[in-house]
Amino acid sequence: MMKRRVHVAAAAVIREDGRVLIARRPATADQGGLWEFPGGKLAPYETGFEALKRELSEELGIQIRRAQPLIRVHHEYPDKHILLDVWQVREYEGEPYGREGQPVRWVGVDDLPNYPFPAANLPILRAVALPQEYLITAEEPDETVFLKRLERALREDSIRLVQLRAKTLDDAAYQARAESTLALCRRYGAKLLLNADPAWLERVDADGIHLTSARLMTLKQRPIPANKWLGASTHGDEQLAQAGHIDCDFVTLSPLAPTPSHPDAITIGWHDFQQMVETAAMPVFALGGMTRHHANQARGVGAQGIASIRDFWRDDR
Ligand SMILES: Nc1nc2c([nH]c(=O)n2[C@H]2C[C@H](O)[C@@H](COP(=O)(O)OP(=O)(O)OP(=O)(O)O)O2)c(=O)[nH]1
Ligand SMILES: [Mg+2]
Repeated sequence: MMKRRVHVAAAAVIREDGRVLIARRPATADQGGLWEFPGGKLAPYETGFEALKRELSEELGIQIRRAQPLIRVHHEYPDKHILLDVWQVREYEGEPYGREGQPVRWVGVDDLPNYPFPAANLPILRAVALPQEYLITAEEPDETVFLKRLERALREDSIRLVQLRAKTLDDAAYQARAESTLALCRRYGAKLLLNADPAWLERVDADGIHLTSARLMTLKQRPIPANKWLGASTHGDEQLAQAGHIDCDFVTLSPLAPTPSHPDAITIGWHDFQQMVETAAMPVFALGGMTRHHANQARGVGAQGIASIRDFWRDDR
């Protein structure tokens, strides 16, 4: 028999101090007693956004003014196939409360993993904790120039997620670069992932590892603990599926669009990109020809946001 398909709209309502609103499901409901992002099933002929507005009014007593797509998650429960269509809401009227008597709580993003959520929610927790922009560092032999450009991006572009990609440095130089980069990222509260063998985390206490697609394909399981971030580079369906198998927290998917350095390369294009993101089991950053100005377009096709070297790697104006 074909499984029931359920389409649900849900919201990560975010307060000015960055805390996120979660609610507890009634003990008697499906997934009862677990915490959730408020929302519910689409009524016939409703769009996701219409359902979101109605559900948040019914469940929390707030009126949404603006919402941005965050992530779409497909999940197989034993009895049904569920699509969670999750939106980020920062602009609303009213003060949310549990209108149906359900407990609600404002929780810091780093505290979210301490609450029990339904199994389908893992990618949502990752998406809520990640920013919309991912800076990949350029190859830069001069350490002073490197740190100056990185600091500009941290300060002026408010970058909070950085990948150290330095393939031309030998081990000793890479270690020194990783340590100075980590110190700078810490000052701005940015997370640093090393594009390197996972064993590097024993030498440099960075926030995680970013796997090249080649490294990704050699692994049988997640190589680092759950409290570290694991990203991976992907270029197609097979690599996206592998990233799901080894439980990556997020991926980049590239090349989406042509870049000045590779104007004639074969690119994925927005249409296929959207279809691939829809099947992904984790947040996906759009990479290749992206600038901050593409962030909304990228979100519109299901991406977490954009990743770039070029757009963030420049001097002060
Ligand atoms: N709202 C919400 N539902 C979730 C989350 N995670 C998750 O697996 N679900 C599942 C549980 C339910 O099977 C389904 C949502 O249904 P619901 O019970 O909220 O639906 P509803 O608000 O329309 O309520 P009802 O009229 O059916 O009582 O999605 C989540 O974070 N938020
Ligand atoms: Mg509900």
